[in-house]
Amino acid sequence: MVTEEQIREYLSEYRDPLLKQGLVDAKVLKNIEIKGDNATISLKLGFPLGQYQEQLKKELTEYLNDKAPALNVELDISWRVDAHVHPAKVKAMPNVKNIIAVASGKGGVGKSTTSVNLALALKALGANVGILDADIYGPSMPIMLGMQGKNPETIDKKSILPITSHGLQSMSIGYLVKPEQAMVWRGPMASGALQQLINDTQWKDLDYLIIDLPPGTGDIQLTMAQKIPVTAAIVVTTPQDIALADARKAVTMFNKVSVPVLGVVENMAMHTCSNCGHEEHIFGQGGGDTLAKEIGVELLGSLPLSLNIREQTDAGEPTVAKEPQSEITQRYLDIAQRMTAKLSLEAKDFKASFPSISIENT
Ligand SMILES: Nc1ncnc2c1ncn2[C@@H]1O[C@H](COP(=O)(O)OP(=O)(O)OP(=O)(O)O)[C@@H](O)[C@H]1O
Repeated sequence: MVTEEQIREYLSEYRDPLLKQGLVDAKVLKNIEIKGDNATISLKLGFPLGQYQEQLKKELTEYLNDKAPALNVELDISWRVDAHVHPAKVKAMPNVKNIIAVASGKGGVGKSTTSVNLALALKALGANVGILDADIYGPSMPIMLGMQGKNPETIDKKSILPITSHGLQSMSIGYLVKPEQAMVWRGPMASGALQQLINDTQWKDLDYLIIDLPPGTGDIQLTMAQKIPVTAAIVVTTPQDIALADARKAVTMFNKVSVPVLGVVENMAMHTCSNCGHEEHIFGQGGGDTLAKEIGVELLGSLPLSLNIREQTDAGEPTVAKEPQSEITQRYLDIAQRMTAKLSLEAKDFKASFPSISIENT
């Protein structure tokens, strides 16, 4: 007869590739019920599982069947995104559980492209997602989401409603001003405009709000990281030395303001020849991995330099929406899952290591 204690031990020894620790330590085990030879095990994870729900069920059932062949195992796996603590003492945003800032030390590395595709990947995994284009100087979300020229609806003369496209809620200064106006913001004005955009948008029940930050690591980015209740950040880089050096600066910037960095995404990491399929690392190989190791953050994944990514995203139908079954979409899905799994685990540690932080909910 298998005991609850034994099952608990088996679950502690099981290594899930996303949780990277035993299921008991990851605090996802909710209940074990044993009746004779039948055991019902309930697990609840803190990030969107998508198709991984079935895969985990299959793999864990096989594992437990192997450990305890006489036991009939019934697995009940569910997920729910929790609201996590943010480090700065900034008022939490109503209806937004978690804010993930996407930064790059250097311009043009594909930060906006990565942001929008990751937001769509989170949506595809089952989460409720919004994207805020904080790139006041060069707002690109209206184009990338195929919503150029759209104006947000205003309610009660103060709040604005996000614009929905491909199932994503979005807000951008590009919906409110003409592109040439957007270019002339000066420092304080830019932060002010952004702050207003953040405070006045009425998001609807978001699990994650992705914020596409302006490129760089100057005062504006630092102020934003402090003024917006950011839960965590990711840094996008390309493999060139110069971009990697700037990515390092971005990680340092978040460390300064105690925003946990979930990892680095390496964009345009390799080129696959569309004629022969040959793969070339034209900007150098392994840069993202080396950087991640060097500064102690995880490499969340790599994206190839791809004509499809460029054409589809620039045409308002980002790859994850346009080609949901493609190999590139799978890469974005994997990154989205790795970063949110990490957030669900890190945030717990984070709470534990900063007990004095006050959370304001309105
Ligand atoms: N993996 C990729 N493969 C091919 N093209 C890409 C890839 N990622 C981004 N691009 C293209 O590179 C250009 C710059 O991308 P994007 O606007 O996302 O960069 P950014 O870092 O946000 O730029 P900025 O610093 O100006 O805000 C776009 O035309 C985009 O389509």
